[in-house]
Amino acid sequence: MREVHVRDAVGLRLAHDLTRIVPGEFKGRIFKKGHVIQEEDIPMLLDIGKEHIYVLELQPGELHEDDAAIRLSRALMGDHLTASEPSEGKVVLTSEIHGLVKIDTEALLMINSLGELAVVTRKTDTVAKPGDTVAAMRAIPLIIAETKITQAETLARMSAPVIAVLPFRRMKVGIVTTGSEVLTGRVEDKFGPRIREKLAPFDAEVLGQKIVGDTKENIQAGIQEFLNQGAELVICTGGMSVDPDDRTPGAIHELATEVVSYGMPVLPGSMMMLAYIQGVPVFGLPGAVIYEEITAFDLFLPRILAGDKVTSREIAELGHGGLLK
Ligand SMILES: Nc1nc2c(c(=O)[nH]1)N[C@H]1C(S)=C(S)[C@@H](COP(=O)(O)OP(=O)(O)OC[C@H]3O[C@@H](n4cnc5c(N)ncnc54)[C@H](O)[C@@H]3O)O[C@H]1N2
Ligand code: MOO
Repeated sequence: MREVHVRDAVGLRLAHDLTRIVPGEFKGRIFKKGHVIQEEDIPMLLDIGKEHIYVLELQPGELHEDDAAIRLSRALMGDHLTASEPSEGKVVLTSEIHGLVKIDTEALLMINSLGELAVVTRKTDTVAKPGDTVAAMRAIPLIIAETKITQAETLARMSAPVIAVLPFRRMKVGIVTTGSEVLTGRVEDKFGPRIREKLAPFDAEVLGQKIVGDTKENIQAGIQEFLNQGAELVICTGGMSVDPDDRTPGAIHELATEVVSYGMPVLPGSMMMLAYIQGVPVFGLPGAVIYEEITAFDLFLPRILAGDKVTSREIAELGHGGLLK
């Protein structure tokens, strides 16, 4: 690359986008890559501190930052994402749908460890709305060795896709509510409305709610009836802790083909259970879900509604950062 003083640069093409920042007022691109510098541009170039510009002379095996960002984005992006044009050397991925952000964090770590690249994403397993930014990426230098991008592409191919958005499925949901005090009417049920409120943004279909009391047999019959009706998710409420009347975990356990976890390192919501019965996810929700705004349930519900399988290792990892309040 050759450096040229701006006063001698009239007629030359800019090698990259140029940015102006006025604190509190403006930050953005004011000259685009490829712009042919005019006499009248010189004061503005000096205003933004550019006394010299680069004249680009790419050698074989070198990539401009814009082309590097485009290639990175193509290698990393999965379904339901749109890539922007590069601006200031950066490509942004936005979600086309309401869905679950899914990042292969191991692959992301390896790619960012290559150096000279910045691939930045939202947290995996969070919810994106249409138009939300999910990721952004750029090469750090203006000119980067193509081998660096090839390495990133190879890593991406081994795990594809590194960055994706999974659509929510319109799941049929059954609610099984335990508690003798609810069955006998001593307290008004608060779990039904709470769960419907949490499901509403995801467009799930509630098949119904069964108030079943505290016996293991009745809880199991409630779950089974929903499964027979084609429920794709069953949510049991209450009776999740350590009292003799807390029979929900045992009831789910006996029916389960897989218990992912009973109890998890998240507060509030540590007594939550997640299991599968023949592939159908079943939650056991502790009483705290009706009292607290955000609990372990909110961490897992979007994943389950996107059909994403949760592992016990992922649950154990939640301890770090698991204090939600
Ligand atoms: N000694 C221990 N005590 C508690 C533990 C523990 O591990 N050891 N865990 C605590 C945690 S964490 C939670 S959360 C709570 C509640 O757990 P449960 O799921 O067993 O809740 P319940 O006993 O069924 O009910 C507690 C409370 O909530 C009311 N409730 C329940 N369902 C409904 C409903 N559908 N509508 C309205 N109100 C409802 C119920 O009447 C009770 O007042 O346990 C901690 N304690
Ligand atoms: O299961 Mo409890 O308060 O941790 O929600």
